[in-house]
Amino acid sequence: MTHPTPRTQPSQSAVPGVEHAVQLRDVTKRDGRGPRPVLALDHVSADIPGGSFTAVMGPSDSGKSTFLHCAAGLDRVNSGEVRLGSTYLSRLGEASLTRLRRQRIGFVFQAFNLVPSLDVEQNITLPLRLGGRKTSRAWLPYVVERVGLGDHLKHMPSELSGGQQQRVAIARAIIMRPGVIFADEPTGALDPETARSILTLLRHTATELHQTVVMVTHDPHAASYTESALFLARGRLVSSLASPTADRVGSLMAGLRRDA
Ligand SMILES: Nc1ncnc2c1ncn2[C@@H]1O[C@H](COP(=O)(O)OP(=O)(O)OP(=O)(O)O)[C@@H](O)[C@H]1O
Repeated sequence: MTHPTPRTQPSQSAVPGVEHAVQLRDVTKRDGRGPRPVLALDHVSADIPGGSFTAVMGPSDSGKSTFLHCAAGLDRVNSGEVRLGSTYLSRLGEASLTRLRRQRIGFVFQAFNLVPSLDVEQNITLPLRLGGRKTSRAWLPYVVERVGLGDHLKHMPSELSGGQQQRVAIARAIIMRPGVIFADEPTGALDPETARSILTLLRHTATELHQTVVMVTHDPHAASYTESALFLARGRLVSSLASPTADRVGSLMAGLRRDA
């Protein structure tokens, strides 16, 4: 099945021939809440190519969520630059940043975060209504078919399994054709078999819909579904793996935990 009007990323590459959906340059994020400030992100630079599926990994407290929050414009950085496509997030005021998050970023969380009083179709199309956006007639049925929810459009979230609820959340993220989908431990609440189907769906979202997906996870098996994995330790980007396997990720993570 061909899908209607795929979104292409605008060309904004610093590296010839590579289009980056997200770029972090020398980013620091200070946590000033404790008695002495610590660097949650310590001069982190990363390039995430458009249409790729990337894992962000690291031991507990290594800065994964902070990375995601800063890359997605949920948090302001203290220094350095975050670029989404050709847009520098630090140059946006609060209203523009909120609009950008709504229109150009999709989020998928461990806890699904569906609206319980809306049915599946209403949940999926909620971002369109909030953003005052219309979409082609073919796009919604296409997305619904891709995520395997065709028979459930009129179901309420409480009538769905965890895996089905996460499919709704993924469809809701895809529907706006955002520049990037950020997924924070998307399989953390799912059994292994359901997790596998969700990871396969996320991979297809990247490869077939050319949709950039960045996933925070601590699970080496989840990372093996991605094209590349970035590793954080104590707020620093310390390693990366192309075509990561669960074994290679597992041993790298074991080393990082020993050093933590
Ligand atoms: N809301 C916040 N504001 C400022 N700094 C924060 C905030 N939340 C966390 N931090 C800082 O970031 C550091 C790393 O936390 P973070 O949640 O990013 O790690 P993580 O790798 O996602 O951990 P985990 O795997 O346990 O979820 C924390 O030690 C803290 O100093």
